[in-house]
Amino acid sequence: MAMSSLVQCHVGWCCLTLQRWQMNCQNRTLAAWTSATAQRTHKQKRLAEQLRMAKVRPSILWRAGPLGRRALHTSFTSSQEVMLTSERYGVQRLPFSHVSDSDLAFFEHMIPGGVITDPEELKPFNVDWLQSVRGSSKLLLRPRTTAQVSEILRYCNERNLAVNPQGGNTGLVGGSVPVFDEIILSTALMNQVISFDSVSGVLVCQAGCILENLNQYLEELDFIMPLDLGAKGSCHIGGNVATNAGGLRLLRYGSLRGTVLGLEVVLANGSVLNCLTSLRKDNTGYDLKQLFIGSEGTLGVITAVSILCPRKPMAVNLAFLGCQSFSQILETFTTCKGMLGEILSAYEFMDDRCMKLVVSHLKLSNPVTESPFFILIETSGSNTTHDQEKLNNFLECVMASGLVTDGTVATDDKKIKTLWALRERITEALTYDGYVFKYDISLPVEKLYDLVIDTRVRLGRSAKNVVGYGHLGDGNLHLNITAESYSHTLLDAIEPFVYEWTAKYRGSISAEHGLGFKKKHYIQYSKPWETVLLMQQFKAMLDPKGILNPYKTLPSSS
Ligand SMILES: O=C(O)CC[C@@H](O)C(=O)O
Ligand SMILES: [Zn+2]
Repeated sequence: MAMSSLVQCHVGWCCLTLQRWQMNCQNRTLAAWTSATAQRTHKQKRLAEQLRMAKVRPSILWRAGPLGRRALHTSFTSSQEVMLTSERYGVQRLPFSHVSDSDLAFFEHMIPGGVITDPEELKPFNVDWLQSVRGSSKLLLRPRTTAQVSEILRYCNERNLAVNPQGGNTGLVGGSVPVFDEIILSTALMNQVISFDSVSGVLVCQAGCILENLNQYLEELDFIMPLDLGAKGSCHIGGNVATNAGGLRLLRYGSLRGTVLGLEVVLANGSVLNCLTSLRKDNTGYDLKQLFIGSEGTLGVITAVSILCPRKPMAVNLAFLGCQSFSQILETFTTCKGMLGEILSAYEFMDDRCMKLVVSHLKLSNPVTESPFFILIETSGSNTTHDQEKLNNFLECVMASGLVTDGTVATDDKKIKTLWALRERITEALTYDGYVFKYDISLPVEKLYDLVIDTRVRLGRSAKNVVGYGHLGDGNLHLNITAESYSHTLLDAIEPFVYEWTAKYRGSISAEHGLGFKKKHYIQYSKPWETVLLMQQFKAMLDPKGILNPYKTLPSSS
């Protein structure tokens, strides 16, 4: 399809939005603008209150937003059927104490109403979102304050009780649920905004705030969170930081290692490490917070976060394009960076098999003609006319050169969300396809899709689907393999093959999901042994008894 017909086909979306935008601009007088700023403090208070009042939702929501909060089809009533992690993977319990009646009495006294022991209530907290790993914890604690977390950990450390910190339980590597009977320490009730500074854009909040709630809070103040992910309706900011989650906005706003300015962390012995600064620059000694970002709850429990939030972009455009080959995706990316420059905010790709899954399992519709690959490009800027002109020039260029063969653009919020859903909901669609083996790989971009092709060839008919998608702009591939059910034989065919392949090209076996339980034994494919040894030494120093999230992230040092 030539560019002119692309404009003809989809011009309706653009024009409508453009008119609405122009009207908005006319209505937005200077007076309204100033009063909007003045109202911020009031709004902040009201929103903080709403956030505080928000009910803690025990169910897992992957998809959220105007398309509706969508609970997964997986039901926790069937969680008993998930094989115990210890059985499936043959893990030995470490010699931690068992929770006694006097331990329960202690916790009841300390956090009345925050102690859950009912096996039915505990079920969803023992099973991961993918229903692939299951622990057998008999105790869930729900503190509200840092002081309570501190008291809990001090007690557990003395008693040698293992603890599994848990946020929204949306992790994809088995890091957020217990392996045995670890006490689950949930951040769900630690969901308050502490402060927001509209000059600096720094938000300080408790670790259990749900990402989407924070984003809504900020949007009303003309700001946004610097990260966005499919699990936003359930995941907690503390869990995001503990995982160093990347997500869909990393290309534009960078990783949490840059946007997180400060952390408050409770160490295994209960001491509170207050690094909750809001400074952009602070070179006084080692940057200790970095140690906890991405440590998956193994070094301390993150209780509060200070994070730098960007202004809400005034103009957002989205292009969803069809592409005939992976090399054309790469060339389009290079062209895109050159022509869109500072307004480029996402460059995502998915293959045709992903499209088939979202269409067949979620009944979404493909807005462009069938193609081997699809690209989603988002721009976020401050001037609609300028941004649209840039995007149109870019689209004309890639269509004229044949890099892109079909496409559609959206500037209207609803349509943007509809198009984003095609990419964001792939994870959800995969869960309808059977058991999912997940790989989250960083590679030099030009090698990214070769891994999918080689895996497909290697597995042949033993896998149901082998799909590739991800954050191409960040060099991050999500390789997912589905099968009717879990199979050791299939797992052996995939691992260590995928890790060896990744190591050969000096990639990372975990780009943004962490190592958790499932990948900890493969760390050496991406890190030299000396660095793993040093990590183990840090762990031993900060948590000598190993009570924090045991069986996760690092192979044991013995
Ligand atoms: O399910 C996956 O493999 C990826 C999930 C998430 O990181 C995404 O980018 O959609
Ligand atoms: Zn991702």
